[in-house]
Amino acid sequence: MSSKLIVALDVNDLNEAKNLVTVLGDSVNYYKVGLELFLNTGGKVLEFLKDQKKKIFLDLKFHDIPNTVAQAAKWATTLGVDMFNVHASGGREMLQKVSEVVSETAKAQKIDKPLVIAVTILTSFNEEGITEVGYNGSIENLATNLAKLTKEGGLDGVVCSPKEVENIKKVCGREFITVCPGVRPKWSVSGDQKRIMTPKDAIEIGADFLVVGRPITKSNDPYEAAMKIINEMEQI
Ligand SMILES: O=c1ccn([C@@H]2O[C@H](COP(=O)(O)O)[C@@H](O)[C@H]2O)c(=O)[nH]1
Repeated sequence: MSSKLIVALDVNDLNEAKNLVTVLGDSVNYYKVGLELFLNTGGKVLEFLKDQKKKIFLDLKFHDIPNTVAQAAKWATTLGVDMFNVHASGGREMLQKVSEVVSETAKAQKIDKPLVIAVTILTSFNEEGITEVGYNGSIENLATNLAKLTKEGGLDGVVCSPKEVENIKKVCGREFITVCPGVRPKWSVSGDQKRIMTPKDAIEIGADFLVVGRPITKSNDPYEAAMKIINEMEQI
């Protein structure tokens, strides 16, 4: 088991999710539940994962005005997940409000405060794509600036490509958490992921958590695929 691997549970329904978690067994301890599965199961998947004593990253990427995101963050905290996220580009006021409301809610409910992280620049963007939507500057600088804003807002870390980890850690400090999708072993296809690294390189460069979905979930043998990735991560 690698405590740094988070498997993206991007499957169609609760049964598929249950089968996959059963097949992966003790090899995987941390799962990411995204929009697809959360909307389809109405949250039942969270109860299932908790029953299985698995850790949960709720990846709903809140992006709205400060008041709306703060209210959503309050409810996400009460769900008892271990980690959830917002978009850093929601801005300083939103990030600060989220940080405050999560601490207050966890304290009032006497539950552990979840890690709250912010998405910098989606790993499906390359330089051309980011320019097209109107951002100026290199993705590395944009992601690092958003990470700095996230830290100043009081959150725990960011979602970024492993390619940006080194610079983000330099600016925000080693303790600032980097959660990295855009991870592709050499034997898998990149698909829509543009800023990718292998599991070994991502760990070597200092990523705290690797998020891996399709190389495992779409494999004919998900257990074998997960073990290959875990072994690669542990070579360091
Ligand atoms: O910038 C981001 C933010 C989130 N994701 C999510 O991670 C997984 C990656 O899955 P793969 O199948 O390994 O590509 C997926 O759930 C995304 O929604 C991301 O890829 N990039």
